[in-house]
Amino acid sequence: MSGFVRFEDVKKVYKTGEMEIPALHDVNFEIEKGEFCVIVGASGAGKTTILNILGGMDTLTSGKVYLDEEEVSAFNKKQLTAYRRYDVGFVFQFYNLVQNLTALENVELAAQICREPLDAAVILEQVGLKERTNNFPAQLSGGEQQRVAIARALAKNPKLLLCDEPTGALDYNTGKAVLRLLQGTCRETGKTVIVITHNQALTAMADRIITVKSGTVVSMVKNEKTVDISEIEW
Ligand SMILES: Nc1ncnc2c1ncn2[C@@H]1O[C@H](COP(=O)(O)OP(=O)(O)OP(=O)(O)O)[C@@H](O)[C@H]1O
Repeated sequence: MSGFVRFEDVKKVYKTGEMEIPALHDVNFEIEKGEFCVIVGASGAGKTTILNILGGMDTLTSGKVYLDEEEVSAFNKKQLTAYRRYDVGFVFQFYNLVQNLTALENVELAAQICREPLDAAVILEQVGLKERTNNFPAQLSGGEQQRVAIARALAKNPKLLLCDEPTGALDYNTGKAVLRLLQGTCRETGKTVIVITHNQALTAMADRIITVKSGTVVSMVKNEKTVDISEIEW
């Protein structure tokens, strides 16, 4: 396999005391550079575990994970810290903004710990928040806060954007607008974007659809006919 992102025979077992909880087994997939990929599956299927391993926030039990020809699964703690800091941008369901910093300061804060950050004000403008840069999170709607979180992730200029249920806390239309922004970012910047969701309808907008069930990948489809988010209803 030669994908930009690659999972090879990944297994993950959580151990709590005597208990062993199998979360992933025989997980194999690849994602090409610049693709908009949706990983879909029911609750408990293993989606977040995949994302946490790919994001360097969790380790695997066996198997191999690669990003851009580097074996992430072989990284030591120090390498994982650098990987999380420089290579991966994260967007979560609950935006996790610092409440006493403005939108601009939230983005600048992330940019400060990076090697080649993008300009925070420019990125905020690109996500449609030019007029709100000096507002605090509490003064912004949920959708606007998620845009700040996306800007914060993009300002790091990461190799990969990982989004875990990015619209989970948003209403229908605001959620669609955030997905449009993520898809547009992928198209315009060539950034590889991975979105995790339980919402099957979103697969229509993806270049690649990876379906997870009971801890393993049951299908991986390259979608040649992606649909614009405005045409998707659920
Ligand atoms: N830290 C942990 N310790 C023990 N078990 C865990 C841990 N994290 C996840 N699991 C278990 O691993 C399995 C997969 O969970 P995971 O969170 O990856 O699923 P998911 O598809 O993301 O579900 P959801 O959509 O509900 O978030 C589940 O059985 C879950 O209970």
